[in-house]
Amino acid sequence: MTESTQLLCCHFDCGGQVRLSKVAPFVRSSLRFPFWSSHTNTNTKKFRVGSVKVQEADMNMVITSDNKIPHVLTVAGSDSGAGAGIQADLKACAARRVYCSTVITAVTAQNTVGVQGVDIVSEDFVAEQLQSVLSDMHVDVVKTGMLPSLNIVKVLCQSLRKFPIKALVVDPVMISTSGDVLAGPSVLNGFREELLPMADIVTPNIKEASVLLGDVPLKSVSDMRTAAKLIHDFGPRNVLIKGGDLPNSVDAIDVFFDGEEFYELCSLRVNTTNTHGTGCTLASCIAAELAKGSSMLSAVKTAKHFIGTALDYSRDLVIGNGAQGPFDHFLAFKNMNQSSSRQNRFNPNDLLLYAVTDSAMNRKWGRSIAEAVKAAVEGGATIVQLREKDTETRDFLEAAKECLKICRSYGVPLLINDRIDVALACDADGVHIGQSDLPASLTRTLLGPGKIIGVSCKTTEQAQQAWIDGADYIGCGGVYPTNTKANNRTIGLDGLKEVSQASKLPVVAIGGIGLSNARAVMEIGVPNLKGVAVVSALFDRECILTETRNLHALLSEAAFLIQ
Ligand SMILES: Nc1ncnc2c1ncn2[C@@H]1O[C@H](COP(=O)(O)OP(=O)(O)OP(=O)(O)O)[C@@H](O)[C@H]1O
Ligand SMILES: Cc1ncc(CO)c(N)n1
Ligand SMILES: [Mg+2]
Repeated sequence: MTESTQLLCCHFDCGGQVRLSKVAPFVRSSLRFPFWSSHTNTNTKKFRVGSVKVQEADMNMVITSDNKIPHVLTVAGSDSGAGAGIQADLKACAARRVYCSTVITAVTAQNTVGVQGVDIVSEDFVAEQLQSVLSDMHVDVVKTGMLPSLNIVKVLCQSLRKFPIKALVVDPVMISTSGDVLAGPSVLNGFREELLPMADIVTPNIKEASVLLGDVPLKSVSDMRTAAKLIHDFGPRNVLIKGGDLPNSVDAIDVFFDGEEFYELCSLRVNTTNTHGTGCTLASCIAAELAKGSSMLSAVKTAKHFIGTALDYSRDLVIGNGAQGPFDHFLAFKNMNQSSSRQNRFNPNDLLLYAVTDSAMNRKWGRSIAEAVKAAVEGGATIVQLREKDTETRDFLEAAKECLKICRSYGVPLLINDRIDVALACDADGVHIGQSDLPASLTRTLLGPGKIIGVSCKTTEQAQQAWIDGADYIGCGGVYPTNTKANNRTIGLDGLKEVSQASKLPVVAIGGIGLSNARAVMEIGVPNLKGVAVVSALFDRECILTETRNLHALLSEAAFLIQ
């Protein structure tokens, strides 16, 4: 047994906090046969690490029978941009469902461009923070990040000797991916002589591994293997050399060495610049998994999985203007994009042939609302609005539900005119409101970000307000005189053009439009005019299907020609 393994076992023997029946499996096995020496041959094992599906089980905190949860203490620097450092550690632990306490060693002024300043916390105050946490709380695993002075390394090692923990994860932060120095050469001896021999795993990136070994260049996976072995000689039980910054590598390959065997952990390199904080997150994630009871290799694999998934989810996230952005630890961004982001929920091209129902016309022709809507979507209507001014609320709701089924089966959005309550009750795709209905801003608050809101506008001021209020499109008219709406001022093609040009939102033209004049409307030549809304031209006709088909053909051609 090496001196350092004795030290680890001594932690369990003397600390008095670890009861064998309750400790995590890896701790129990490590007491009997240390988990870092269970392999015998020297072959390299290769693993391809795909992206993980987030399992239900991952989402639950592991709470022991004595009401404790796995606890990681991070000893690291603050990153004001919150992509790396303490902030990344907190997010990673929260995402992995373990508790995380924090000892802050430095405060950095940092963003996606780089590190603009560093203020180092005195070693006495680092010691005080360590004392506060470790004397009171049950910490399972300590993870270290930025340790900017030799004296800080020393007070940390003293605390680790005094307070027993299950495992120590050392991320020897020295140089950020942006190339900024976070800990100078003065800490190197402290790392090599005191901290690394106590570590269960050390996780240098390529540059840090090189510095630890006296500036030997690392250019390939084979160099990483050699480096892992040499760093292992400093005394840590396991070494993980991270290959995120390995040049010319299509895969993201990390080399893991447990003192006996090499493992190449390989994952697809995610094509993103949002990689700020991957190193801190990886180390925290390893610490979190160890705190839950994983074996070392399994903790490392899980952590790498997690990074790959988080990077993939955050590929398109935009935070800051610099070269290297942060990513989202809670894997929310992609989901958001898929379900409720503005672009995906509303496609302005859906405004092309906008069918608006009318109860009086349906009565006249002896049709139900659902029959009329079915014919319109079959004929090619690209969005439908139910405008039922004189239908009882209950009947309207039932009809809306029926129409929604029909529209969903054709992939056509269904909006409700005026009645936000009905839209909410039937879970329609959105509403269309006028200037005397509830304000669009309040409508947005009521409906949330996932629904479509259209607003009728006659003036440039109204169009501007609709945009400010969070609407998705404006309906502009009446373009031509119409008898569908009493006392409706006609704004003509000129009015339509003026409002459309001033609008930051897509526009659908409305009012007296049909087969005879739809082309003229589309030809006003304003790019955000996306289509026409029609009532009588479809619903006050004998065959809705035929009328819709004809109008759709005409509009498709017009839209194609003006593209
Ligand atoms: N583009 C990427 N796609 C997939 N995995 C990546 C990518 N970039 C980094 N990784 C993985 O992220 C982890 C951290 O690696 P990296 O070498 O970037 O650490 P680091 O330089 O210490 O990070 P940082 O300084 O940005 O916090 C490794 O497991 C690495 O393989
Ligand atoms: C505070 C801090 N710790 C670690 C890193 C490494 O990414 C960083 N950029 N900033
Ligand atoms: Mg990096």
